[in-house]
Amino acid sequence: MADVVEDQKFSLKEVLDTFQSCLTDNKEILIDQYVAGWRGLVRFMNSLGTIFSFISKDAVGKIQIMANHRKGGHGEQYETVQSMVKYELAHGLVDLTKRADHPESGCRTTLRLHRALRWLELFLERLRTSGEDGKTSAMCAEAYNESLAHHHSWIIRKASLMAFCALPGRATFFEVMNVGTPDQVVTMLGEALPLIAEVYQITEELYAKNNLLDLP
Ligand SMILES: CCCCCCCC/C=C\CCCCCCCC(=O)N[C@@H](COP(=O)(O)O)[C@H](O)/C=C/CCCCCCCCCCCCC
Repeated sequence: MADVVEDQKFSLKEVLDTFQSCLTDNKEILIDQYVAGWRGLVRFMNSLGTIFSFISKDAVGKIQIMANHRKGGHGEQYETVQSMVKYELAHGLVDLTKRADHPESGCRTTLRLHRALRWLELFLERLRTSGEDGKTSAMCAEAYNESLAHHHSWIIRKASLMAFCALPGRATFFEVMNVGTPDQVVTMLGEALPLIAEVYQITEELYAKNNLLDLP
């Protein structure tokens, strides 16, 4: 998996640009860029300590599944989330009610990342609007409880909430983002959030229209 998450310095600007470039003019979501956005985020998370390894491992696994789809014999069908949904549904490549023959379908894998994107949106919004003494662990836990937690088992919820306690304070967090002063970080977040929200909304509507929001 060495090619999936390289050891480069995180830059929020880079992640912002990557998510920005994942939307085409006709509002399709490019999988290469979507996955690259997640790679950048995982790199950042890795820099926060080994306590996040179990989260990183799961995310990297999902990134790898999507990268494999793109590299596979039907890679062109996986150019966008829209083309992937159309292709996998038309060819019966998605387990719709229980996990069976297609545990690594692009649709279910993207759904997991999609749910995590909602967590990211909620977390970044809290970071953006928080004061200097805002507690990142509380912001992270609130965002998690409003999103991903609904889809996780008791044990994963407990482990996640414990890991969040190890998050650095807001000031350190902003420093590691490698953007500039706290004001510049807040500005960057203000620019990133509408894009992340748009990518989330488009995926949510596509999945709702195709009854894919509860894939096992
Ligand atoms: C500019 C940004 C600043 C913020 C940076 C945030 C960095 C976050 C990077 C990566 C987020 C990880 C995404 C995790 C995807 C989780 C997918 C998932 O739900 N997987 C579960 C279900 O999968 P299946 O079993 O159905 O295949 C799986 O059970 C999960 C296992 C691991 C626990 C996942 C906990 C997710 C918590 C997300 C918060 C991360 C906190 C990072 C702190 C900065």
